[in-house]
Amino acid sequence: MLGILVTNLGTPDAPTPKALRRYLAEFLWDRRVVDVPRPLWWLILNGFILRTRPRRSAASYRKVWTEEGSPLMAISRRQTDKIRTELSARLRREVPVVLGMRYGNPSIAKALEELHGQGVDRLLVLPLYPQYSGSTTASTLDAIAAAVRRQRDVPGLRFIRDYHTDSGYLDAMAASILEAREGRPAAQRLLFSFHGTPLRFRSEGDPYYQQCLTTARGIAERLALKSAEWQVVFQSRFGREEWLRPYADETLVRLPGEGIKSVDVVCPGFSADCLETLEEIAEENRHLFLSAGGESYHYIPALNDRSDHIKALAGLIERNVCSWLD
Ligand SMILES: C=CC1=C(C)c2cc3[nH]c(cc4nc(cc5[nH]c(cc1n2)c(C)c5CCC(=O)O)C(CCC(=O)O)=C4C)c(C)c3C=C
Ligand SMILES: [Fe+2]
Ligand SMILES: [Fe+2]
Repeated sequence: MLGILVTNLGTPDAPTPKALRRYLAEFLWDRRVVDVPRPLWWLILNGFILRTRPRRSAASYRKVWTEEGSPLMAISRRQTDKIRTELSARLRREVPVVLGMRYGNPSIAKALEELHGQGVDRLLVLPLYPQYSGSTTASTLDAIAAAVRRQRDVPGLRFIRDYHTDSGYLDAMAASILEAREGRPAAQRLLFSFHGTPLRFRSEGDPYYQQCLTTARGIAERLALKSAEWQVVFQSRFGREEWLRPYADETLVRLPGEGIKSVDVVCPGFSADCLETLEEIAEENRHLFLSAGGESYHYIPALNDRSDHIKALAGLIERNVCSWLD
């Protein structure tokens, strides 16, 4: 039987220092995310980072936490349910579609157990990262490999590596931007803000940077934007190393001085709103821009569970499993 594993990064169980410590310890111990040699990184992580960051991050999470819990979790659950409904209607059969998170709960191992229990022997994995990065997509594959390591009977496996040029995804992005701009003049500049990675990952062969640029160009073309009307920036730096440039925060502080007083910011790399969009982009960076002389700042939400997004994802799955159907 066919089954679908939908994955995303994962989020803490609660906006508390204790829950953050557990989440960050798992996340930041992943070599795909931080590749500092182990004995040294163990000392830095346990001696410094996990002593200070959990408290600070918990305070940030508290600002965006909802009655349904972490935004990333609530939205991921809605996406999974809607993908199941859409896909089952398209394929005219009940298709198990289960959510697994790379870090925290529900884990990928638990999701795979659930799918196995439902008799799934052909498994398609859809990580909800439109752009491939070793630190996210490949790390998801590592977790799947680790989970099936002790199974005698491993399912047939397909893995959607990225969908950064998928027309359903790009069309939905363009439509969401047009809708957000309805009834008001478009900002002078549209910023496409992607999560950053260390610059070194790029020189080591990670195609993430190029995929971000390609996605942004695809959306800008659909909106018929001129080159001065849009730009790509990278957010959410961590640590002292140089990350992909230009940095979102520095750019937003500089733009008012260059005469750009109104911006729209959209984050096409985040399939669901989360801490990094709702707190960092919609709040912190808004404040930076307005304090530097900016006059108008609009954050355009992620695609979340919009129906065109769900249809695009279901279409992507359908095309990847068609040879598995009888
Ligand atoms: C330490 C290095 C990090 C790399 C490399 C990195 C890459 C990366 N991350 C995402 C998506 C998300 N990251 C999120 C939170 C987050 N990211 C890092 C660090 C790195 N990310 C940290 C420490 C955190 C936790 C929050 C904090 O303490 O600052 C999230 C949000 C999770 C949520 O619960 O809402 C997402 C989503 C991508 C796409 C990516 C590489 C391309
Ligand atoms: Fe991150
Ligand atoms: Fe952040």
